[in-house]
Amino acid sequence: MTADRAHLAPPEVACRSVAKTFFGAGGPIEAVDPTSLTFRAGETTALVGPSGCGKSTLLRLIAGLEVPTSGEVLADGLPSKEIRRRAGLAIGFQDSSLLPWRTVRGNIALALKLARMPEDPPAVDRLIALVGLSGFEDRRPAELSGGMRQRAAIARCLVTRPGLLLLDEPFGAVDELTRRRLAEDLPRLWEANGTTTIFVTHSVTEAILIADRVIVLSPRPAKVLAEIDVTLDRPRSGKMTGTEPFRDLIVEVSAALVDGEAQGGVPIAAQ
Ligand SMILES: Nc1ncnc2c1ncn2[C@@H]1O[C@H](COP(=O)(O)OP(=O)(O)OP(=O)(O)O)[C@@H](O)[C@H]1O
Repeated sequence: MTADRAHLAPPEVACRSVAKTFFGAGGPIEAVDPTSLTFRAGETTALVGPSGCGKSTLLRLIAGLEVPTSGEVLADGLPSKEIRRRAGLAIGFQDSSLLPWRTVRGNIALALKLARMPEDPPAVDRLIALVGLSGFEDRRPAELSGGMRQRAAIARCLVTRPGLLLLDEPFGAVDELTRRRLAEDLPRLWEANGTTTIFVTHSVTEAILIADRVIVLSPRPAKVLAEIDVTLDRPRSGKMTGTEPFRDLIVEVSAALVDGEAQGGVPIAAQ
């Protein structure tokens, strides 16, 4: 891995008949049905679906953190384990933990060091400002709220300008106003980098505000119910949520979710 790897093209990621069954004491749990999906290079895709349907498992399979029971995940036609080496992979999960003894600035800067990239204090500070943590650069995680920690974790993901960015409910612990601001601002950043981004969210509005494409998954085991292109102009802002095209998309995504619910499972709110 070299300092210039962020200039490599973002990968196209393909799931080919990927399935995952967990084998536990209580018997097998099918989390992901054989699923074939292509995530186009440089695009942002939202995964939505009922709670427990297998969204995080699918993301972990793409990250190479879980081994599929069958099928394969390819990045630019190569096994997914190559993703990290070739394009740079950043993963932000709900439980992404910051190192408690490092400051906000120290945690973000460490990501550059681990990726063997040169130090870049101005870039670190720009990201800190973007996620609304200016003034908290020298605080340690224990001195921050849960939402602030989450914002620091997002900045840590972005600082290496990864080719592939995987985010699991990245704004889950953030208040509504900050959440809306992040949903508006962060895509501009990863779009500028030309990153292939895949994120899980429970919010239909957030999915449409951020993504180029929304993939609706069924109740467990996850299978693809709908792939909906979001062709709204960019940059997008919260003001768009009241427009007719935006509302039409909410109806379309929600209808696919309701169809899925008819097959069983826990509904998610069409926020
Ligand atoms: N390591 C594991 N071992 C056993 N079962 C697991 C494991 N990881 C996930 N599961 C099961 O797989 C199913 C899908 O879980 P997953 O976390 O992928 O769902 P999700 O859609 O992300 O849920 P949520 O929206 O509530 O976060 C669940 O029934 C869960 O209990």
